[in-house]
Formats: sequence, C-alpha cells, structure tokens
Amino acid sequence: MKELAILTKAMIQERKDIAIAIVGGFIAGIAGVSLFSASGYLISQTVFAPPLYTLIVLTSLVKILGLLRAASRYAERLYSHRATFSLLSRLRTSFFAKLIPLTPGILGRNRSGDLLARIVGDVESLQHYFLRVAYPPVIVVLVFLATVIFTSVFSIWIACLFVLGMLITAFVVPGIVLLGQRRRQGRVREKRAELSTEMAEMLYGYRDLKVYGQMKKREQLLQDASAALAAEQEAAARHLLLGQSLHAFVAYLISWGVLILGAVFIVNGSLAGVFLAMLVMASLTVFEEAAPMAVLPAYKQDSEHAAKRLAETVLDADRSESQPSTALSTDKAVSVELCGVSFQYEDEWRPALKDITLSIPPGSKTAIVGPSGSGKSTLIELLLKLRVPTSGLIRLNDVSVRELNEASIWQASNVVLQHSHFFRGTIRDNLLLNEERYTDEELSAVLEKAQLRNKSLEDPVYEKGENLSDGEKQRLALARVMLRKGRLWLLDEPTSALDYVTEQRVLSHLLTEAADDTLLLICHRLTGLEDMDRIVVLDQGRVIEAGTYTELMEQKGYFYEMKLIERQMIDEA
Ligand SMILES: Nc1ncnc2c1ncn2[C@@H]1O[C@H](COP(=O)(O)OP(=O)(O)OP(=O)(O)O)[C@@H](O)[C@H]1O
Repeated sequence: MKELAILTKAMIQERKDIAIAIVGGFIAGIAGVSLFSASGYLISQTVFAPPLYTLIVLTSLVKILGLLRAASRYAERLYSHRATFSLLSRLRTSFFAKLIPLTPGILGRNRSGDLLARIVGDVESLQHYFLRVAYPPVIVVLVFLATVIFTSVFSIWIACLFVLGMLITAFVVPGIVLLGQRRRQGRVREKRAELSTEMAEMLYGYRDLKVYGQMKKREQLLQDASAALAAEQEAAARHLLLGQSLHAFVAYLISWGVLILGAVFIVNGSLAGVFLAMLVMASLTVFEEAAPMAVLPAYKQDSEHAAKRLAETVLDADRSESQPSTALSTDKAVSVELCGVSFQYEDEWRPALKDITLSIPPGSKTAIVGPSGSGKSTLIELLLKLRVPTSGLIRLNDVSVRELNEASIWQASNVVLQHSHFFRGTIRDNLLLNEERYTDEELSAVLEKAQLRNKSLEDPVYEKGENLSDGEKQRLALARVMLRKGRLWLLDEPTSALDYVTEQRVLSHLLTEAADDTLLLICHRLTGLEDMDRIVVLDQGRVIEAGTYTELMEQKGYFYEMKLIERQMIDEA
C-alpha cells in the first residue's frame, strides 16, 4: 500500500534493531518450544526410572532453556520497542514537516480537534504495523518451520496436523476476526475525532461558554463523546479478544488431535510412548507463539487506514514539497510589487482581493486602511506566501514570490499578525524566538521601546499569554519583532488594543527601527498616518484610493470622510 511506504522507509532505517528483535524472537520461540518439549520428555522419562545422569542432563537443559528464553525474549522486546519508538518519532517529525507548509489552509479545512486526533491517534496506530504486523509473522513462520521439521522426525502425520492447525490459525481465525473489524475500527476513529473536537472547542472557548451559560451543556457533550468512544473501544477490544479465544480454542483442538493421533501411533507401535507428552507440549507452545497471527490482519487494516488518513491530511504537501531555492535577500530594503493580484478563499463565493496593483518602493512606509473585511490581512498572507494568489503576480525585490523560497521570505520579514502566539515560559523565552543571542540589556531595551516597562525578563507567561492583557500581548509581539533583522516589516493592526498615547510612542519607536526598511502597516485608526509615505485604502478587496496623507485629504474621498468621522467621534468623546 502506497501510504505505508513512508513507514517501510522508516523501518529500513531501523533495520539493525529490527534484525536483533527478529533473532531474539526466534531464539525465544525455539527456546520456548524446546523448553516445554524437554519438560514433557523429562516427565515421561522419570516414569521409566532412567539413570540419574539422564535426569540431571534433562533438568539442566530445562533450566538453561528457561534462562535462554527469558533473556532472548527480553532482547526481542527491548529492541523491537526501541525500533518502535524511533519509528514513531520519525513518523511524527515527517508528518509535521509535511503539515507545517500547509498551514494556515489546513486549519481552515479540518477541525483542530480532528487534526490533533490524527496527529496523535493515527500516528500512534501506525506503531501496530511494525509491532503486530510486520515482524511477528517472520518469527512465527521460522519457529513453526523448525518445530514442524523437529516433529516430522517422530511422526510425519503429527507434523501434518501441525501444518493444518497453522493454516487454520493463520487464515481462518484472522479472517473471522477481520469480519466487522473495519467497521468497528472506523467507528473508534470517528468517536476519537469527535472527542478531540469537543475537547478543543471547550478548551478554546471556555470563557465564552461560561459567560453564555453553556458550560454544563458542553460538559455533557464531552462526557457523551467520551462514553461513546469508550463503548466503541470496548466493542473493538471484545472483538479482538474473540479472535484470541478462537485461536486458543484451535490450539487446544490441535493438541487434542496430537494426543489422539499419538495414542493411535503408540498402540500400532510407530511411536515410542515416551515422546507423546513432548509432542503435546510442543504443539501447545508453538501455537501459543503463533497467537499474534489471530489479530494480525485486524491491526494491518487499522494501520493502513491510519496511514491513509494521514496521507489524505497532507496530500497537498507532496505537491508543494519542492520549494524554489532562490532566497529573498536581507541586504537591502525590500521592494514590493503587486500586478493584478486577485485572491479567493476556497469555498467562498466572492474574492477577498480583486485585481490589486501596487508598487511599494524599498524603504518606504505604507499604511493600509479600510473597513473590516476589505482584505487587508489577506494581502499580508499573500506577501508571506502563506497563500497563493488566484491570479496576478507578486514580486519582492523584482523576483516573483513563486520563485522565492518561503522560509527566506519569513526570514527577511518582521511580522506581527493580528493574533500573536505566546508560549508558556517567561517574557525572555517569548522574546527569544529566533536563533540570535541577545544580552539582557538589549532585551530590556526593546521592552522599554515597546512600552513594556512594567514587565521584567523573568516574569512568567502562561500558555497562549493568558496572564497578559491584550495590550501587553501586542506590545510583547512588537518587542519581539524589534529584535528581528528583517528588511520588510508587515504589521497587521499591531497597536489596536493600545491607548492613543502608548500607541504613538510605540509607533514612533517602530518607525525609527524600520527607518531604512520597507514597512507596511495595517491599521483602523487614522491618527498618526501623516508620517507615512503613502496610504492605500482598500474596500471590498479593491484599492479605492492611494496617496500621501495630504493628497488623500485634498482628494476629499473615502479617506477624508473616514477622517472626518474619526475626528468628530474623538471630539464627542
Ligand atoms: N480563512 C478564511 N476563509 C474564508 N474566508 C476568509 C478567510 N479569512 C478571511 N476571509 C474572508 O476574506 C475577506 C477579507 O478578510 P481579511 O481578514 O483579509 O479582511 P481585513 O480587511 O483584514 O479585516 P479586519 O480589518 O476585520 O481584520 C473577508 O470577507 C473574510 O470573511
């Protein structure tokens, strides 16, 4: 199966551990069969009162086999699990590497809880492919063949009975287990995704749920989802247990067959009675070793399904895997040019941006204003290559964005998006997100410039910046961006939560920092835009006005009207 290719590749990388696990498993299996066969033979021999040295040799052999079995089983478990954990970490990183270039688009298409279920649950399911599907049959077949050859020395018919039993346990029992398993596992996955989704919704929206009095209802939904998952898991586990019980039943049936056949051969003189217990014990043990065969197809199917879901999730990643190698230079300020750029979100009926043509010279300072939903943030996402224009061309430093390596664009840009993420740690941790090293003095200086004097570098930051006010979050994001060395500043409403005075102070520091760089500032408030080289007004995805502050005021168009309304509101306030 194509989806499992990635897993096979990862398994090849762990071939040394896998080979040791197989050798360990084989020795453990053979030692197990020999141990119990020798015990059966020992018990039979004692009846005939053999010389003492025979008993000593047999007893020692049993002990040695017991030790050998334990040691080799330990080695098998150790190396197979080590290989599994390495495999899982390889799979996780390769899945993440494919997933990351797809953001933010992928979050729009998938519910985050479901994505989490895939990342955690489905990747985890793949471990079964190795632990329960790929390598156990190799051991089972080797141990079984060795046992059949050994048994055939005593009786070819008993050896044939072993083969018959093996065929039943390898094909008939798993076939029965497989019936209905696909449906059951599908339901488990569905319920797991539902539970993760409910959980994510509750975690993200717990404040609103509390305020709107919906918490109890959500908790109930969560409990229902959890109970539904537990019920499906129980049903699936019961079904697997049924397979294992069937396997044990067949194993005992074959052992009874060995006993009866052996008794018949002893009566007609073709088998020495002393070997009967040994053959029965060999039969019981070899089928015990073959127990994983009962659930193998079920796990195989489960792993294939998980691999398919993961492959579907990152389907587009393969298409966009090869990134161009041309890098955006950080040696000089970046020029930005948009020629007839349009963009429409998937499943949206109207474009977010329509035929935008703009030329932003290197080192210039441009403000982008316009009503909510006019496409300002979308424009920034296109410049960052987070989305690809539906039509038109974007050039940075005269190179088409299509030909530029996206990581180099991010490297060359100082970006503050509307919602910055903050990690659990300290203010210092949240400032030091790039590879550069900074002294405490430098870090404190940016906090000062961002008007975050009330925070020290060691102050804690909770997950998602829960303990920071919206204004503090914005100022921390701005402090973070001031530490970067990019030559293109893309700031999406970076000061919307600040009071007027603080906003002006921060903006003035920002403009000083970006003095030699190109800066694009999206803002709703129209105050302080006099210092900008150009103001671009967007409405319904189109550029409706563009010019300097004075030009737009003289033009008495949309910007002028908005400015008048803003002044009036400030006066009234
Ligand atoms: N992920 C998305 N999927 C579908 N449509 C989207 C998505 N993000 C934005 N849109 C739509 O695209 C249009 C432009 O959105 P955008 O966020 O660029 O506007 P904006 O001018 O930045 O708004 P605001 O000032 O409120 O931040 C809006 O109509 C919005 O509904």
